[in-house]
Amino acid sequence: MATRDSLSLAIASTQQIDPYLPHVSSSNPSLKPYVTLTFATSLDSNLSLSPGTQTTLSGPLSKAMTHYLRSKHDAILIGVGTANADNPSLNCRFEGVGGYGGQGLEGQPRPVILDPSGRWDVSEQSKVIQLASTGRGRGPLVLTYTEPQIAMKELLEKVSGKFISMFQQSNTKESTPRFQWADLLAVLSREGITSVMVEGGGAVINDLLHPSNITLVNSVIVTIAPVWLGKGGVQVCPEERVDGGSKVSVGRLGNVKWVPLGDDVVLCGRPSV
Ligand SMILES: NC(=O)C1=CN([C@@H]2O[C@H](COP(=O)(O)OP(=O)(O)OC[C@H]3O[C@@H](n4cnc5c(N)ncnc54)[C@H](OP(=O)(O)O)[C@@H]3O)[C@@H](O)[C@H]2O)C=CC1
Ligand SMILES: Nc1nc(O)c(N)c(N[C@@H]2O[C@H](COP(=O)(O)O)[C@@H](O)[C@H]2O)n1
Repeated sequence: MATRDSLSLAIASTQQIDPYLPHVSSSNPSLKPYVTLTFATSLDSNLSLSPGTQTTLSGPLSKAMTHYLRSKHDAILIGVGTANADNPSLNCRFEGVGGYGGQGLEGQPRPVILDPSGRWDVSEQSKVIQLASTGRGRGPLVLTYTEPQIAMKELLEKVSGKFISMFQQSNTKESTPRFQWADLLAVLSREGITSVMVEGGGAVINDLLHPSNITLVNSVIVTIAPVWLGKGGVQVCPEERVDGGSKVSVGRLGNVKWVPLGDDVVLCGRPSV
């Protein structure tokens, strides 16, 4: 059943996307979650006009497609840069899911925030907390290296979210500590998450596209909007890959399908290194 603020998409479009989505029958909690990398980009590979700002790239149909994807994944993952810049809802507003015409929280993904240093500026007013407290989304999981304040813990626990403390490698020399993707996916798996869509932002996507991580990605679904944002934006451009002393491409998509949706085109594929 549709509600006033729910989104919908023609079955002909969802059928084109379905082969790239996780399937319930293949879900096995002991395995690595199915990983879908998905975001909206400009023609010059920008996610937003500048760091710390939100830029609308998706048109109405591709936005509905993104919410269809959200309805098909157990979790939706972003970095703290996006959480602070966008104050995102991170729920699913596709018609028929819980809170938007459906029962309970069925079809609502669990938001996951990568926040190693405890930078997320979250409060009772944050959209993700508001939606979870009114039954239109799930409480977030925050992966961190820090010890959160009691008030923060209570804020999250009130909406069935929580902080998860990540084990920090003692021999790390990184000034900005990073979770290993295999480790964080194992943590999600232990939380019962069998599929995760990684939405962004730039740092998270570029890290996942790193030659050593790209093999963890099952499918890629990218909305391309017909606009150039110009220099100074948040760009998708992973680390270069060198093999035998020569530069080679980082990765390529196989099983490619292009799905036009309004003014945008949605590129679906599977990494084939
Ligand atoms: N068009 C689109 O589809 C989307 C656009 N965006 C846009 O992207 C921009 C935000 O991107 P960006 O600034 O790059 O921020 P991100 O959302 O990518 O968050 C980056 C931060 O997340 C943490 N992080 C990233 N990777 C890891 C890891 N492997 N382990 C642990 N922590 C990690 C780090 O936190 P720390 O620094 O504390 O160590 C890092 O600085 C915004 O403008 C937003 O609007 C975002 C999503 C989608
Ligand atoms: N698919 C897509 N298109 C755009 O144009 C975008 N700017 C984004 N951004 C991502 O969606 C999040 C916002 O989601 P809510 O509507 O608030 O739930 C934002 O945080 C980015 O992850 N995505």
